[in-house]
This record gives sequence, structure tokens and C-alpha cells, in this order.
Amino acid sequence: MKVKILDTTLRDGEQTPGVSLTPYEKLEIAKKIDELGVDIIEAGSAITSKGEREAIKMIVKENLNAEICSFVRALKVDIDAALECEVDSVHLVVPSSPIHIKYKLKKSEDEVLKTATDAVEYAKDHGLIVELSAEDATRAKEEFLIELFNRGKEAGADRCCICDTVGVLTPQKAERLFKNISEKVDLPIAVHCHNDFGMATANTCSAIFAGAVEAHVTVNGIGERAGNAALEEVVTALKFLYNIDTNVKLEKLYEVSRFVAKMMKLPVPFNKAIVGDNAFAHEAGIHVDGLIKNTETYEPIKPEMVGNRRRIILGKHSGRKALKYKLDLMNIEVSEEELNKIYEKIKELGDLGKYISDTDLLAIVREVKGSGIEEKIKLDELTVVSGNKITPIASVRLHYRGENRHLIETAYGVGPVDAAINAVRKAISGVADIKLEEYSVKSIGSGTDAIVEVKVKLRRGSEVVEVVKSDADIIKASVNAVMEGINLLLL
Ligand SMILES: CC(=O)SCCNC(=O)CCNC(=O)[C@H](O)C(C)(C)COP(=O)(O)OP(=O)(O)OC[C@H]1O[C@@H](n2cnc3c(N)ncnc32)[C@H](O)[C@@H]1OP(=O)(O)O
Ligand SMILES: CC(=O)C(=O)O
Repeated sequence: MKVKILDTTLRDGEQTPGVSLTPYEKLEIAKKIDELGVDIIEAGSAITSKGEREAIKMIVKENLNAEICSFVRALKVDIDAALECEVDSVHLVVPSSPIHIKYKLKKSEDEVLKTATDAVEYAKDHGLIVELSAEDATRAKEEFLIELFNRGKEAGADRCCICDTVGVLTPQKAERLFKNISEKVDLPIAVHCHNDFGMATANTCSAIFAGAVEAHVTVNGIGERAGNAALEEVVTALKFLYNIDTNVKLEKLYEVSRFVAKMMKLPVPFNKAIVGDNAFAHEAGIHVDGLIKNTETYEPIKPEMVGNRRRIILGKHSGRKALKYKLDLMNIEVSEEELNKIYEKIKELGDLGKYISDTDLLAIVREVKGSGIEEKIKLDELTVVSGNKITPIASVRLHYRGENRHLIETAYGVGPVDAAINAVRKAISGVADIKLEEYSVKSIGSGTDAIVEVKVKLRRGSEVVEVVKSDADIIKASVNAVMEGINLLLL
């Protein structure tokens, strides 16, 4: 049997402090998450605001494959708001620990049980699927949870959920708790874990192993405080470590991760499991040598399985085999002597604490080989006009040395950098199909005259290059980075 995935990126994920989405953004994310193959999308909490209801209504109207769910408190007003949005189901949350019952709700346990069953009955009477969720269940009394779920079942609840609201579960406690509850409650059980101690994925997997049949997750593990169990981690750990399947299309994980990161303006950490850019990146010479011989030596799964890719990074820890491999990928031929010289330079730069980008490597190769490799396209002229009464516009003149002709183009953009890069992309469009996949900028130092570091990722077919360029002028740094990347891809 496949484990169900409830994706709560649009509810608990959007509760990430500082994040809020427009209805249109929520709809776009819901469509992407649906394509991924999740079973249930918790699209939001209908009571939250007018915009939230508009978003949930738009998502419902899209007729996605997934069941569309709204978070509700055990309150008629919340359920009515969910009904107004015409969702399929409600995630009906009831505080269950003594601390929540006494201090937050200021009620007795009996009052909470009555409120919960009344709410379940009300939702069922109005045709909703009901997932009855115990908030802070991992600090609740087990007898209370069993009573809550069994009364909920009598009132018509379709499934129940144990929430580790403040992330205090351990895999051992999860195994015992979920086994115990599933023996005493005749409802499908879901698990909802938070990551306060970095245990959310492990706890979710343990709960599933012990009988839970549905996992609540968010893309990139975003959510309240330290976040929720990460979708990409849970589904891949279940598949590759527990041999348990879900309906999630694993090869789409990286793409969806980046889409959500962009929409939520929450960058994915480099070392994020599965979808981080370093998840399949290797610098250490011994590792790269092993990988060249057999990728299983240092990769538990192939990066393509999750839509990610392998990156070989050169630096202080590189070996000669890594260098040769990287040069082969870049179609650069070198003699044994040249290889050794390039290798020594890389070690020197590494000792100075420098990261060796693809363009740094190219510069070293040029230096070692003399004029052996030259730029195919050179920037001759760049003009950018921007202001408060003009749509930013840029013009470029490039010298295509390969055919000794000039490429001249103009383009608009949302800002001067966008306009300049659009003009370069337009100018080279007749030469090669090169896509700008990522662009990021960071300031080194403070002040309006600070140096900015621009990082771009460009793709031509299956070839990808990353270039980092710095300058005090953000437009120059951006265009130089794109030009260097284009030249690398035209080698
Ligand atoms: C663990 C979680 O992630 S829980 C989900 C958290 N999500 C959200 O909070 C969604 C966004 N929230 C909001 O927009 C607002 O808080 C609203 C619209 C839900 C409520 O706003 P307000 O009416 O101003 O209430 P406020 O947020 O100040 O207080 C929450 C109230 O809900 C009560 N409450 C909290 N959880 C529940 C519950 N599951 N069932 C019933 N009542 C609850 C609290 O006791 C408090 O009631 P009180 O005013 O009688 O003390
Ligand atoms: C319901 C929920 O989001 C929690 O208890 O963490």
C-alpha cells in the first residue's frame, strides 16, 4: 500500500515567519505541487483572510487531482469559511496537551472533547471529509488522544492525525506512540512533525514504519519556526531507506523545490538533503576519483532520480582525476604537463581560501596554455537607460569572433540589470540556445559603493555552467557573468 502525502506548503509552510503569498502565487504553487503527485493539498486556512479564501477558491476551481483541504479550528465559523471555499476536506485541529488545553483554550478536557465532536459532526453534516488532528499530541496523555480519536470516529471523522507541534518526538517514541494508537483507534492515522530538533524526517518515517498511513510535509521543509518535515526528504527516505512508495514523482522534486523557493523568496540552503545544490556536489579528490570509477561509492542515489544533478567542484581538496574529469566535461584538452601546472595553481588558490568557479578554471587554463583558448563572443558596447519615467532599456553590441560579425540588440526589462541581460540573450539567440536558469546577487560589504557578487547558472542542452563575477557596478558584474558563461558553453 502507498503512503499518502498531505502537502501543507500552502498552510503550515506559508506560516513561515515573514512569508505571505497572493492568491495567484498560491494557485501557481498548488498547480506545481499537484503535478508532483501529492494526494492532499492543505491549501490554507480559510478563516485567515479574504485573500486566503480567494486563493483556496481558485485552487478548488482548478480541479486538480489532489484532494483540497483547509485547516480549521474546532469552530463553526472556521468550518463555514472552509465550506464557502467548497474544499473537499478539513484538517480539523484540536489542542490536546494539558498545556494547550489549560493555558491556551482555558477549558477542561471534557469541554474540549465536546467541542471537537460537535465540530466533526457539523463538518460531516455539511459533506466534508474530516481529518481530526490532535495538536501538541506528543505532549498529550495517550488516553486523552485515544478518547479524542474514538469519539471523533463516532462523530464521523474519516481519519486522524498526531501532531508533533513543537518537535519533541524521537524516532523511538514515535514508533511506540503510533503503534499503540493504531492498535486502539480504528481510523487511518496521519503524522505531522516539526523540525525544532532537526528530527522531523526521522520521526515521520518512524511513525509511518509503525502504522501511520499519511505524512504531512512541506516543500523544502519550510514552516513555523524550524519548519516541518520536508517533502523531498520524507518521500525519498521512505522509498530508498524503508522501501515504502508514495505517489510522488521523485524526478520532479528539484524543480518544485526551486519553484517554491522562488515564489516564497526562501532560498534553499546549499546543504539541504536531496534538493540542495551541494546534495550531489563533490570536491574531495578521493571522493571524485571514487565517483568516476562508480558513482555509488559516494552517492546513495543517482541525482537524476530526484531531478538534481552532480556537481564536481574544484578547490583545495581536489585531485588530478577530478581536474581531468572537469576539463573533459568542458571539452578542454591539456597535456600531462599542463594538467600538473593547472593542478598546482588550483591548490595555491585553494590555500588562499578561494572557490574555483568554472571561469576561474578557464582563466587558469588560458594562462597555462598561453593563447590556446579565446573568447568566442566579446562585449564591445553596453548602454543601459533607467529612471522613474522610462521603462528600463538596454542595447548591446557583441563581437562574434567565430564568424567575425557583430550582434546588435536592444531589450526592455523590469530593471536595468534585467534589460541588459535580456539584450545579451537576444543578441546571442541566433548563435546558440542558451538559457539563464539562475541569477543571484549578494553584496560584499555595505554602502552604495560596495562590491556585488553576481552568480549565474546557464544551460545549453545538457551542459550547465556556473559563473561568479564581482564588480562595484551591478550591471557590469551581471553582464560579465553572463558573457563568461556563454563563452564557456560555446567552447
Ligand atoms: C500549530 C498550528 O500551526 S495552528 C495553525 C496556526 N494558523 C493560524 O494561526 C492561521 C492564521 N491565523 C489567523 O489568521 C488568526 O489567528 C485567526 C483568524 C485564525 C483568529 O484570529 P482572532 O480571532 O483574532 O484570534 P487570535 O488569533 O488572537 O486567538 C486565537 C483564538 O483561537 C483559539 N483557538 C486556537 N486554536 C483553536 C482550536 N484548534 N480550536 C478552537 N479554538 C482555538 C484560541 O484559544 C484563541 O481564542 P480566545 O480568543 O478565546 O482566547
Ligand atoms: C496542526 C499543526 O500545524 C501543528 O500542530 O503543528
